[in-house]
Amino acid sequence: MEGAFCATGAHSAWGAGAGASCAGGAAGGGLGGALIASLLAAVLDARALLGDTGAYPPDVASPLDAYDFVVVGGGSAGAVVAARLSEVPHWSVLLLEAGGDPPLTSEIPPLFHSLQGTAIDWAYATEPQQHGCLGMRDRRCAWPRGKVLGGSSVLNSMLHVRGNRRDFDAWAAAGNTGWGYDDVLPYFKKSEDMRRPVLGEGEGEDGYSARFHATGGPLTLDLSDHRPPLVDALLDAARELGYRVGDVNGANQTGFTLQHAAIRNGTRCSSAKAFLVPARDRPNFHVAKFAHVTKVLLDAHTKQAVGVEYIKNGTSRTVKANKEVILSAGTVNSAQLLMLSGIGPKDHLEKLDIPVVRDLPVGDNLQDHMELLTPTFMFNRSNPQSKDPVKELEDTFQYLLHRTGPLAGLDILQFQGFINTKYADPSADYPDVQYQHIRFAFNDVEATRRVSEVTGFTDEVYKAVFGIPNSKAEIYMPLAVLQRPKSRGTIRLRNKDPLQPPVIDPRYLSHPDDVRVLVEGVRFALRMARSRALRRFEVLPSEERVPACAAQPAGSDEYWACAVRHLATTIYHPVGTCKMGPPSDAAAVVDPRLRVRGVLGLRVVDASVMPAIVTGNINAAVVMIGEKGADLVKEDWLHAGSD
Ligand SMILES: Cc1cc2nc3c(=O)[nH]c(=O)nc-3n(C[C@H](O)[C@H](O)[C@H](O)COP(=O)(O)OP(=O)(O)OC[C@H]3O[C@@H](n4cnc5c(N)ncnc54)[C@H](O)[C@@H]3O)c2cc1C
Repeated sequence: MEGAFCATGAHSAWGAGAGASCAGGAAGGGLGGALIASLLAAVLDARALLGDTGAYPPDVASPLDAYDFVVVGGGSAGAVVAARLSEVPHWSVLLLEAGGDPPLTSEIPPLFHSLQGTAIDWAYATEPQQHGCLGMRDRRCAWPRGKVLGGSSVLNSMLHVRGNRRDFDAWAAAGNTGWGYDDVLPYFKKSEDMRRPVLGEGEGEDGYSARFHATGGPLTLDLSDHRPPLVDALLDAARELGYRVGDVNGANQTGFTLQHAAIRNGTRCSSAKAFLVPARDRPNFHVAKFAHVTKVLLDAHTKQAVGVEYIKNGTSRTVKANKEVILSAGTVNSAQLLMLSGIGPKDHLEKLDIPVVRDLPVGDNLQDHMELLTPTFMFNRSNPQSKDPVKELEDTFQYLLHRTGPLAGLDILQFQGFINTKYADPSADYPDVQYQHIRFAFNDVEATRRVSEVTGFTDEVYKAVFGIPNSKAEIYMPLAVLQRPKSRGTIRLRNKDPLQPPVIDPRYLSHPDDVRVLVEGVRFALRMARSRALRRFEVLPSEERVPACAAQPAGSDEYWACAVRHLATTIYHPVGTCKMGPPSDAAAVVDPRLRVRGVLGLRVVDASVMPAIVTGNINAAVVMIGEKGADLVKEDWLHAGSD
């Protein structure tokens, strides 16, 4: 799981352990946690030992008045776009980013969860939801987003999943020429530097082959360095249920795997590290940090983007773009910026007294993956293991000295996979549910509280989901993730103030089919827990029930549907608010070359352009959009002879 995952620091009877809990920051609770926290802080302060934190581009002291390209947002996609455009030596490129450099804590893979709610998180929340998020305080789901160089690739849990061939072929079939799987595969490969396993020409270990993967790209992918025994048992359970175990980013997707992650030498490989660090010394490339863009400047007559307005150090400034402005501010903020600039739904803009430049359905088509934090499984019940401070210290030393061990990987989260529920065609290799896993040491109140807190659970939900079962045993949760939601939401401006968070209404679970699929997700999780492979772990589903659902018969579809509406939350993959589409698509905001319709010199290149969400975590596809987006710009200005 991405958000609620916490490498638990459990030191189990099988030698499992992630060393440092994500709870509360660098380390877990108790004496061990405090020791580790101070040890980590001391060593991180010294910096030298961790070394590979990346030398990010400096903050430009005196930006020019004009650049050829102004890129807004240095996140998963924006970092790629800015770096690739600045490869052209006679182009000048400015990247404007609202945040600063990634903090050192973000380097250590299992600590990713501790970054939520800090200064590098925009910390958005949805509007109160009617059909979902019912077990959250105020019925709002939390929406963390990276406000930092590297964007959400600095906050995320690094899982590298590409999506399904059919996702991209469907984009192309809808008129998005050039976005079919065979078109985008070279861009996935262009970024990639797969460290393990070594790729051969034919199909190698677990199905990895050079047909689908590459080495030598800027984005390093690696396997987790350490594998808890529960993960091996889960792999066996998957095989026992008839699932393939192997690459899910290659020829097939259905099945389970030890997932590659954006990790380099045991540290996070964000888009900032992968793409901006190598570009830092280019004389034609400037980066302005803590620069909050408030508006795209448009010539009202020619409908041409001529620059942007931004606030830095409390002062409003402008910068001109000679060729293009490229918005890569993400699904929330690219939509917000377009609307602030007069590009959006006419009625909405008029209500806010914003002069309309183009009437486009900006902010519609909002889609997201939801993950379900249930059932809770107790395991190792006759001999539950608490966190072991001594083991945590050992793990910490191992990490600091060698960058290996539990702190260099993703613990149980590395095990994930895709299945077909009864609503998917099992012969089509187009799975509708993904699973990710989290676990907690016995009685790990600090970690469970932390996860519950950032998820936004009410206290009574916390007790049922985490508190009571974890007071009896170690716990793990297979988190079913809905892959192709039918619910659609919107993003709108709250008011004309660019510094106010927009109104985020994903209308989670407003389509009943989304609930049905997740109920089937529960059924499969229960089946897997009953497998022979897991028997030695004494796995048992917790009988604690979501209090608000207690009227429904235990184990019935009605009960699980109620649980879905209370416990499902975002897995942080919002897309679609600046939808890509051909001229015939009235719902499209950008064309297949990512140009904003009816406006000159303005593109959007980030997760918001996805016409439909992909199957699997989306960061890899967003990086691909960055790669392809940059090439589209190069084609238009270089190869078309206009430059
Ligand atoms: C907690 C979490 C866990 C996740 N886990 C995974 C995972 O394991 N695997 C995976 O594939 N995906 C994961 N994701 C999703 C993935 O990281 C995002 O979908 C992806 O990073 C989005 O990329 P983007 O370029 O569209 O936006 P972002 O990466 O969010 O970049 C947008 C950038 O624009 C900047 N910006 C915004 N507004 C302005 C403004 N007005 N002025 C200047 N700058 C601005 C932001 O600060 C940010 O740097 C996760 C996301 C989160 C939040």
